[in-house]
Amino acid sequence: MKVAKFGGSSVADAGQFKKVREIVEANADRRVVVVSAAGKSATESIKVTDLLIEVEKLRDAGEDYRPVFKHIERRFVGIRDALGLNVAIENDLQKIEKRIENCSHDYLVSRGEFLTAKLMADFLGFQFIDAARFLVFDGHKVNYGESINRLRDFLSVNTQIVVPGFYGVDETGQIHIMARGGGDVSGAVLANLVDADLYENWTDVSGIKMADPRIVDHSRRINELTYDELQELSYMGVSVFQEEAIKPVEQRQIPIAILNTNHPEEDGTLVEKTVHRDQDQLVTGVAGKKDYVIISIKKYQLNKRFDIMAKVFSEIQRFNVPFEYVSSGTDSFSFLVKKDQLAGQLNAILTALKKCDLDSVTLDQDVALVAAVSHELSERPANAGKILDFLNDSQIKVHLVIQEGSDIKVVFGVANKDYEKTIKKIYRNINSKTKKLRMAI
Ligand SMILES: Nc1ncnc2c1ncn2[C@@H]1O[C@H](COP(=O)(O)OP(=O)(O)O)[C@@H](O)[C@H]1O
Ligand SMILES: N[C@@H](CC(=O)OP(=O)(O)O)C(=O)O
Repeated sequence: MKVAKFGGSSVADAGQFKKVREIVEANADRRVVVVSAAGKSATESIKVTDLLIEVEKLRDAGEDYRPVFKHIERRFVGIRDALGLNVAIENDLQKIEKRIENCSHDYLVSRGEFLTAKLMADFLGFQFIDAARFLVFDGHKVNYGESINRLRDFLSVNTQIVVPGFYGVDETGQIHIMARGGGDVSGAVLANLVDADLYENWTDVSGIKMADPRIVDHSRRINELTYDELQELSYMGVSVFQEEAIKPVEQRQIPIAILNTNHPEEDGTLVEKTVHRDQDQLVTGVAGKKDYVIISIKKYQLNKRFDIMAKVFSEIQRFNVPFEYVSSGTDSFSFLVKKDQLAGQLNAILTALKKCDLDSVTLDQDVALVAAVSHELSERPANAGKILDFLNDSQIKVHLVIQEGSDIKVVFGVANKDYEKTIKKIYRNINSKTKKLRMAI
C-alpha cells in the first residue's frame, strides 16, 4: 500500500483536484490519501491556512473577520461547484463560522485541511476519515500505540481513505495542530501506522533540487538522498519536506518519493537509508536560512573559567531563547539565534551578559546560515576547506564555520545580503567540478 500526501499547491483549486484524481486512479495501491489545506494558486495569492490565521488575528483585535471568512467560503464552494460534487460544504462552513468567537487557535487553523479533505474524499469516491478520530498526541509527540488502535477500526482490505493532514487531537480530545508544513508529518505518521511500501509526497517541484530553485535557475535534481541528508537539508531550510516527517518513515525503513503533481511523468527524489552515489560529488545539496544574530562573548582563558560560563548560562536561561548553534574557542564563546526567536529581548540579553565580568560582548546581526550537506563530508571533512576556498575567491566574507567531527554538513555564516550569492557560488562550483572531472575521465 502507498500513502500519498498532496501538499497545499496540489489541492489549490478544482484543476489541481483533477490532477490528484488522475494520479490516485493511475495506481490502485494509492489507498491512503492525505491532503493539506488548499494553498496558493494562479488566482489565489494566500494559502487557506494563512487566511484562517488572519481571521483569528482580526477576531482577537475585535475587528471584522467576516470578509476574510467569506473569501475562504467562496474558495471551497467554488471548488465543490466546479467539480460538480454534492458535499454540503456550506453546513461545515456554517458550523465553523458559529464557533469562531470562542474556538481555539488549533481548531480554527486546522479547518483548511478538514474542508479540503472532505471535498477530496467525495471527488475520489474514498471514505473521509477525520484525523481527530485517530491521530493522538501526548504533548507534541504522536502516541503511536493509541493512534493505531483507533485507526484499526477504519482499516479493511478495501481501505480507500482521505485524511486531513496537519492536525490530530491531544489527550483530552481537543484539536492539536503541528508545526507549519505538518501535513508532511501526518502523511509520514500514516505511512508508519499502515506500514506502507512507499510514502509519496506530491508537491509542485519534481523532487528536491541541489539548491532552492527560487535562487538557482534550473537547479539539478537530487535523484537519491539518505534520510540523514534529507533531515539536514529540511532543517536548513528546504521547505519541500518538513524535517519532523522523516523519523516516522525512517523507523520502518519506508522509502519516500518526492514527486510533482503538475508533472507526474517526471522522475522525483527517492529517499532511503543508503544510496549509491558518484564518489566525486563534493556536495549533495545546499540550503540555508536568513536572519540570525550571533552574540559573542570574550574573556581571557574562558575555557578554564567555569564560574563565568555558569553565570553566563544562568543569565541566558532566564530569557528562554532557543539557540541553534554554539561555538567556542579558548577565550571566546558564541551563540547563534534566529532573530524572530529573540522576541525583542536582545537588549535585555546584552545587558544581562555585561554583568558577567566579561572582557567584551559583541553582536553580529543580519547573518545567514548556508549549509552544504553530503555523506562524503563525514568521511572527508577536509572537503569543507575546498568550499571555503572558492567562497573566499568570490570575495564572500565568511563570519563563521560550523562543522563537527562526524557531521554530514558544514555550515557557513555569511551576511544576509550575500545569502543568494553564496548559494549560487557553492552550486556552480560543485557542478562545474563534477563536469570537469567527467571530461577528464
Ligand atoms: N532544494 C529545493 N528543492 C525543491 N524545492 C525547493 C527547494 N528549496 C525550496 N524549495 C521550494 O519548496 C516548494 C515546495 O514546498 P511547499 O510550498 O511546502 O509545497 P506544498 O504546497 O506541496 O506542500 C517549491 O515550490 C520550491 O519553491
Ligand atoms: N496547511 C499547513 C500544513 C501543510 O503541510 O501545508 P503545505 O503542504 O501547504 O506545506 C501549512 O500551511 O503549514
